[in-house]
Amino acid sequence: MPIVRVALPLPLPQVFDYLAADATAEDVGRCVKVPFGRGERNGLIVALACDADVDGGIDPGRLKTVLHIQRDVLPLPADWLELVAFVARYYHAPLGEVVALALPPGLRRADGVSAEDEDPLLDIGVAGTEALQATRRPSKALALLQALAQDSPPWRRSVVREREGGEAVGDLLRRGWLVPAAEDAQRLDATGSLPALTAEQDGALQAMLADGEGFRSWLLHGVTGSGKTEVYLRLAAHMLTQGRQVLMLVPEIALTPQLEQRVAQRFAAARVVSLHSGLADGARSRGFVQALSGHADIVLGTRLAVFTPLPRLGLILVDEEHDASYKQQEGVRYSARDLAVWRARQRDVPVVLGSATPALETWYHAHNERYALQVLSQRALAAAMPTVRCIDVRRLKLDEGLSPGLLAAIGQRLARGEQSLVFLNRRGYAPVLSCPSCGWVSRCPHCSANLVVHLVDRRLRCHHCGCDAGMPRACPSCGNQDIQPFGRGTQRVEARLAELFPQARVLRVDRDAARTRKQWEGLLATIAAGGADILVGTQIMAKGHDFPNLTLVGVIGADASLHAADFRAPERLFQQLMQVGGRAGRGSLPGEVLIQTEYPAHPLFLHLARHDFDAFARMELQSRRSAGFPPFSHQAMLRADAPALDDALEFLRHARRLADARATEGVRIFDPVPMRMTRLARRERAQLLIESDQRGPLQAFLADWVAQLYCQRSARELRWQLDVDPLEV
Ligand SMILES: Nc1ncnc2c1ncn2[C@@H]1O[C@H](COP(=O)(O)OP(=O)(O)OP(=O)(O)O)[C@@H](O)[C@H]1O
Ligand SMILES: [Zn+2]
Repeated sequence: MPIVRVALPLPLPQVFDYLAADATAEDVGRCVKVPFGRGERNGLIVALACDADVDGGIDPGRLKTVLHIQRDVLPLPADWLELVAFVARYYHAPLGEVVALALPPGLRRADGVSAEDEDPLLDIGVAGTEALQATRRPSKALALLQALAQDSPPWRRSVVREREGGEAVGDLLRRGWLVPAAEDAQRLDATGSLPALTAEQDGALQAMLADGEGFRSWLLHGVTGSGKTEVYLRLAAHMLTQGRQVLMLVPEIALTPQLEQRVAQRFAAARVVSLHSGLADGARSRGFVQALSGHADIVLGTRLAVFTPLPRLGLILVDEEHDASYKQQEGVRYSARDLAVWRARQRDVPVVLGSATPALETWYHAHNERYALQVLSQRALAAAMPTVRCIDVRRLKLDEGLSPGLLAAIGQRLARGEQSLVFLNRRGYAPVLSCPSCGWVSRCPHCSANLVVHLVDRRLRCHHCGCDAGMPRACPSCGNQDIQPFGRGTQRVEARLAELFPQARVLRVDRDAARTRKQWEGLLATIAAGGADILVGTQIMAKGHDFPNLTLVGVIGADASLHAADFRAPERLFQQLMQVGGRAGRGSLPGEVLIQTEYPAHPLFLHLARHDFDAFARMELQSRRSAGFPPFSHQAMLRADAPALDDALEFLRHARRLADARATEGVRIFDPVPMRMTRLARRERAQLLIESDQRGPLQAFLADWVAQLYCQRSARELRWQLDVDPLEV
C-alpha cells in the first residue's frame, strides 16, 4: 500500500509515515487528517515513501492509515514545498511547524475551501448562444442572458451580479450559459491618468525593466517622499501585462489600508488579494487559494504573505524593507525580507527592496555589488527635504517635556492652518506610578518591567505581558494618598498640548488609539481630511504615511535610545528619526523637523540634519566591522525560559557543553547570560549567542547541535528556541 510522509505541527523534527490506499504522486502537497496518539491531527503530505524508507524496524504494515486527504483544493506546488523545507532547514525549525505557520488555518484543518475564482471574467458560452436562439419559456435567467447579450463581453462576475436580475448569475453559470472567459493580461494595465515620472523615477524604472525578467535583488534607496511607490506600481503594471503575478510585502497592518486603496485604484481589472494576520480565517484561506490557483494577480500582504503560492510569479516588492516587523519574533523566527530574496532567486524573478533607510545589511550588500542599487535622491513633489534642527534642551525648562522652541513652532503651524506631529515613542500617560514617600513603584508582578499608567481608563498596564490592574488611590505599600505618575507618554503630552492650545484639535495616534484596523483607518481618514491640527504619535506614525499638510515634526524623548545596549540601537534610532522626519513637508509646503536632545553634537544627529544616510551607514558599519558584528559575522541565539532562572541557565550551560564537544572551526560560542529583560510573563529568560564569520560553518554546526538538543531531557516547564539572524542580541 502507498505510504505518505506527513509534516505535522509538533515540536518534533521528524515527519510521520502513514498508509494511504489511494494516494498517488498527485497528493504530494495536499492537506491530510491523520490519527495521532489518541486523537487526530492535520498535516501536509510532503512526499510519497516506499517500504524501505520507513524508519528503522517499523513494519510498514503496522503504520496507521490517513483519515482524509483534502482533494478539493489544488495541491501545494513543488516550489512551495521547497520553500517551507528551506525555512525548516535554515531556521532549524520542525517542518510541520513551518507548514502550520505558512498555511492558513482553514486550509490546514482541511476545511472545504472553495478554489473557485471569486470574480472570474465571463463570456456567453455555447449553451448560452443556443439558449438565445431557441424558443424558451421566459425566465429570470433568460432575461439576464438576453440583457447581457446586448452588451459586449466579457464581464467580471461582480459586474454581472450588480445588474438588474443579477442574482441569477449563479444559475447562468450552472447552465453553462455563461462561461469563464480567457483572462487577457492587457486588460490588467494601469487605468486612469498616471503622474509623469520624475527623471530619477524613470531612470530607476528603465534600469530595472532593462535588466529583464530573471533574478536580481535590487535596493531602491529613495529618500522619504521620493515616490518609491510609483516605481513599484509601474513595475507591477509591466509584470501584470506580461501575465505574471506580483507579490507586494508591506511591514504591518498599519500601512496596508492606504496602499490597498492605491493599488485597487491603479489596477481596476486586476484581482488584488490582501493577506494579513488581521483577516478572518475564511478570508485568508480564500485569498491563499486564489493565489495558488493563479487567479489573483496581485498579492498584497504582511510578512506572512511571503508564503503565498504564486504559480505565475513575476516580481516581488518589499516596501520599507528595513522594518523589524518583517522578522517573526516567536515560533519560527523567519525574516520575510530574506525569504523574499530567496524566493526570487528560486523562481528566477526580480525582487525590489525599497526604503529611505535601508537595513545596514541591505545597504552593505547594495554597495558591495551583491544587490543592484537604484537611488532616488529627490522628493517627487516637494521642492526640498525638510530642514532638521536639534533643540539643545540642557538648559531649558520644559513643559511636560516640550521646549519653548517646539511650542512656538507648533503655534506658528496652527496660525497657518498646517499640521504638526509630536513624536514620542512611548504609549500611555506615564511609564510608572510611584510613591514619593516610601519609594513604592508600580512593578509588573510577572515581568522585570514597570506597569504603565493609562489615565484615559485609569488602569496600570504592563506593555510586555498585557496584565492590567486598576489604579490605586493611595500607595499600596504605605497608604500615602499622594502617589504620582512619573515620566511621560503620549497621553500626558496629548493632555498638556490640549491645555496649551485650547483652540487646536489634538489627536493621539498610537496603538491604544488604533487598536483595530477600523479605528486605525478612521484615524488616518481624520488626519487626511484635515480633522486634526496637532498629532501626538508613536512609531506607527513614522511609517510611510503621506499627509501633505503636515509640515512640522517635533521629536521628544529620543535620547534614551542613544545609550541603549543593543548594537542595532543607533541604526534603529536613525531609521526612526529619518522616517518620522520624512513625514514633514511632503506636499507643496516646506517641512521642518525639530529634535529635542541633550546631545546636539552627536554624530547621529549631524548625519540626520544633512539627510546623509550613506555617511551614517558608513560610520555605523565601520564600528560594526571592528566589533565583528553583522553583516561582518553571522549570529544565532539560543534562548531558554523557565519559571526559575537557574533551570533556564542550566539548560544553556548543558547546551554549551554539547556545543563545545562538537566545536567547529570558525564558530564562536559565548557564555549563557540572563536576558536584559530577564522576566517576562512569569518566566525567567536566558540566552546563549553563537557567532561565525561564515554562514556555512555556522549552519552546519547548528544543524548538528539542534538535533542533539532535541534529544535532551530538560527540566519540566523549560522551553527553548533558536533564533537565526536574531534582530535583538
Ligand atoms: N512622478 C510623480 N509625480 C507627481 N507626484 C508623485 C510622483 N511620484 C510620487 N508622487 C507623489 O509623491 C508623494 C510621495 O510618494 P510616495 O509616498 O510614494 O513616497 P515614498 O518614496 O514611498 O516615501 P516614504 O519612503 O516616505 O514612504 C505621494 O504623494 C505621491 O503621490
Ligand atoms: Zn508584565
